[in-house]
Amino acid sequence: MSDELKRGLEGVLVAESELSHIDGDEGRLIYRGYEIEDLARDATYEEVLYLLWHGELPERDELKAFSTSMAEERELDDVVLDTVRDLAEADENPMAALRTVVSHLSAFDEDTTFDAEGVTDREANVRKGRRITAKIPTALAAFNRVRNGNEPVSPREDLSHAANFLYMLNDEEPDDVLAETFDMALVLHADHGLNASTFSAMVTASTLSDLHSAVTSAVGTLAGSLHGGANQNVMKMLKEIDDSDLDPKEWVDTALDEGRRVAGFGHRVYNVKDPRAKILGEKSEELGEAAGDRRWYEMSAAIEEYMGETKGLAPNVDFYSASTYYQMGIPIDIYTPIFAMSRAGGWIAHVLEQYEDNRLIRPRARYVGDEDLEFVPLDER
Ligand SMILES: CC(=O)SCCNC(=O)CCNC(=O)[C@H](O)C(C)(C)COP(=O)(O)OP(=O)(O)OC[C@H]1O[C@@H](n2cnc3c(N)ncnc32)[C@H](O)[C@@H]1OP(=O)(O)O
Ligand SMILES: O=C([O-])CC(=O)C(=O)O
Repeated sequence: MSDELKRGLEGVLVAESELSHIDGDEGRLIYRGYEIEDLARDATYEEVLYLLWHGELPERDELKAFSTSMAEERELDDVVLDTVRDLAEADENPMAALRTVVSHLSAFDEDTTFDAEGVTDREANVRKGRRITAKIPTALAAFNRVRNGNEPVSPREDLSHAANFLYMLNDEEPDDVLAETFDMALVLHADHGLNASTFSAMVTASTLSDLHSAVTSAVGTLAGSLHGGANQNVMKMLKEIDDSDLDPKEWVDTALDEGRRVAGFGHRVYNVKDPRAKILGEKSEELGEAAGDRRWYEMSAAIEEYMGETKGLAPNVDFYSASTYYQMGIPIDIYTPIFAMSRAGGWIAHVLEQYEDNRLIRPRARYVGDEDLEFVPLDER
């Protein structure tokens, strides 16, 4: 047993996976062998889900059957929809609301079981995974509508996963640019090795707990500002700069002087620019160009340049997703739930993989507390 301490499990190999691979020095990301640039350009989110869950790219008829089976699962049970309304009316934080809803879904899933054999049944888990992935967008869009005083919009089966979400969010069918941009963002966020939320899902699954529990754990883990929560902090920063007299460099200097981290920079695995940030940066610029307002892209690019010069840090995926979503008119506090909406596909794929060859995940801590203390009964303390 090694006593070497690896804080934050940095660099520790804990599993074998066929799902995604990151080359942190080259800035390269692949899903099951396919380059992220190729998938972002040419594959839909549904194709990527099929790839992750079933191991290969689908043929046309396979994709059609898969997409239809997902679209048919979009409706929420009335009781779940009531919970969404209650959470929205209570002004719950959107990630907390999503965490509650994912957990609640298990009560209405016909495949729910807690016996050890049942929880690892691959076919049942693919069905459960399909339902969870299909219902998250419906719940999220309904939550956002209700908290703004609007009625939820029922899902449509004839739209893609991406287009249907925007339709339910805005009660308006998105144009092709919006639908394609959003679909691409979903593709880019679908999987990323053993990031913290995926690992959290795997730890939960490794105890032979069920898929809904694993995804619920993952939603809670993604929410933090060091992980998925950074995307909304990026947009808050851009707006703060825009509202102030400071230029981006001055804002960054102040933040760094105060010992704060600049959201959207740095990464545990990438030593260079995250390839997803490159793609989203181009999208952000295109959207600004089309709207005749390059402000958000230019501010972001200035921060990127300055962070590189002063700290040697490059942007991660959360940096340019922020200005991309903002220019698509998406409310800032649902950027992280949108990340979850996509990453659900990756979490489920990793849980399926974990169940295939399960071993309880249980590391150790080096004990640095007291020893040999004499116990004094309560009355004598
Ligand atoms: C989808 C995602 O989860 S991508 C990541 C999203 N999170 C963020 O964008 C939040 C900002 N970034 C960070 O906090 C970090 O870069 C993390 C959490 C992503 C990675 O952290 P780690 O691998 O643990 O790196 P660690 O925290 O040890 O940082 C290394 C050094 O870089 C500095 N650093 C890292 N990121 C930043 C940042 N964004 N701003 C300022 N300094 C930073 C740290 O202060 C530290 O400096 P020090 O050695 O002088 O103390
Ligand atoms: O891999 C990580 O640690 C964080 C990340 O970029 C992701 O989850 O997409």
